[in-house]
Amino acid sequence: EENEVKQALVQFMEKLFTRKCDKKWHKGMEHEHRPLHWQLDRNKPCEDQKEKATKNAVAHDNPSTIPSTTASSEYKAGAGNQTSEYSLTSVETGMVPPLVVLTSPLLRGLTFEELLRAPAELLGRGKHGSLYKVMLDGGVNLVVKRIRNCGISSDNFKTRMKKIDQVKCHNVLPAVAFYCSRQEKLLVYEYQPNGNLFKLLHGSPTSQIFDGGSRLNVADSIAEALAFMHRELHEDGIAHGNLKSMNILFNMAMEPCISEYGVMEVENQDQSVLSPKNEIQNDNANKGHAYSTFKGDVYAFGVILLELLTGKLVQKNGFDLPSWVNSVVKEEWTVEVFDRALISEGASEERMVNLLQVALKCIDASPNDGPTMSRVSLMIKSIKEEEESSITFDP
Ligand SMILES: Nc1ncnc2c1ncn2[C@@H]1O[C@H](COP(=O)(O)OP(=O)(O)OP(=O)(O)O)[C@@H](O)[C@H]1O
Repeated sequence: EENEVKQALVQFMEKLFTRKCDKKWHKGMEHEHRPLHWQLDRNKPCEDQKEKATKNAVAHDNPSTIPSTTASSEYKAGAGNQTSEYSLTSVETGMVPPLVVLTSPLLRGLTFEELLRAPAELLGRGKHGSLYKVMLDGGVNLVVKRIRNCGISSDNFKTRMKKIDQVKCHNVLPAVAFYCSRQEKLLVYEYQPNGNLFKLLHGSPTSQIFDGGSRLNVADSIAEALAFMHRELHEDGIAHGNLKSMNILFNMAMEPCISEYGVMEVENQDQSVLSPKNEIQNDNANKGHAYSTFKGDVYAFGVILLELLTGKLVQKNGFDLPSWVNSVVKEEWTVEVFDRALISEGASEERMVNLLQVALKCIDASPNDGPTMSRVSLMIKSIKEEEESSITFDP
């Protein structure tokens, strides 16, 4: 009898110990490598509560639209019966809309359910939503942007995504799929493993040297791609809307690619007229000026040029890069603005000044004089040509 009691005690202690170990092991890893649906469930709803309330009311009034038990109950079980304020699938009533797969042959046949079940890791939570890295079977890595506050209705979002998909541009990262219901807007891209322009410029001091020639190439590629997109999508009024160095990603070949094109919208009917209604609320263009969406992109591109030339952050502890550059140039201390790394590598001062002039034109507050992206792209190309011919003829 004593032995039995001892054994039971040992088993009990073992169980207790294992549980403690498990807890420790999971500590701090709650957000890592859980299925995507689990991560989405834990977050707050993307759309406003009003829309959710209306939707729920509709579901109550109409028994035929009671939440589908197939997907939602399964996902809840998978999430360890976590009760959450909001569940992606449990609020979906009736049919769950399909995942629209756009371009990628890699994803052909991928379903929304498969995407939700795949392990995911939170990469960032920005102003316009959260971003997850999702690992599919077979080694395909995707990112899923859960969009918040984009100011676009569901119908408009679907139309925009399809229109943008028709415009192929080498330096613009295409969305490979999207999902759009009344509660959710998800955009899917291929995962780009080589970081972004922000990290390259402002990352650790030990990061690889980003020389003048490479910076000029990045400026040229981005300007050309943006000019192309503006031309192709001008009639539809679809500009980027949230251009910044963090949205310039480097692909496998280390070529810069503009990401998240057209995800944000500013209400604007007439793209050629600047009206106070058309204020861009984007990180780079948040200057309180009235800009059309396309002008907003030109401004944001100008800020990226300033980042490339100065190596400085756009904003930090009250410091504002465009204002600082304008004030230094006004005092005729132009050379002071350039990144020390560029000066010490012996980059041509003339070319840097020319590029700075382009940047200043882009961020010029006077509405009617601002250049279009096509004009900006041409100006940068001519600076690049000068640079190339100087290298060719330099003994
Ligand atoms: N396709 C991708 N592959 C790899 N990394 C990506 C991809 N898309 C974005 N990232 C990176 O993930 C991080 C988080 O991106 P996210 O879009 O959430 O940030 P953000 O642009 O600051 O957000 P927001 O625009 O909503 O304020 C950034 O470092 C971004 O460069």
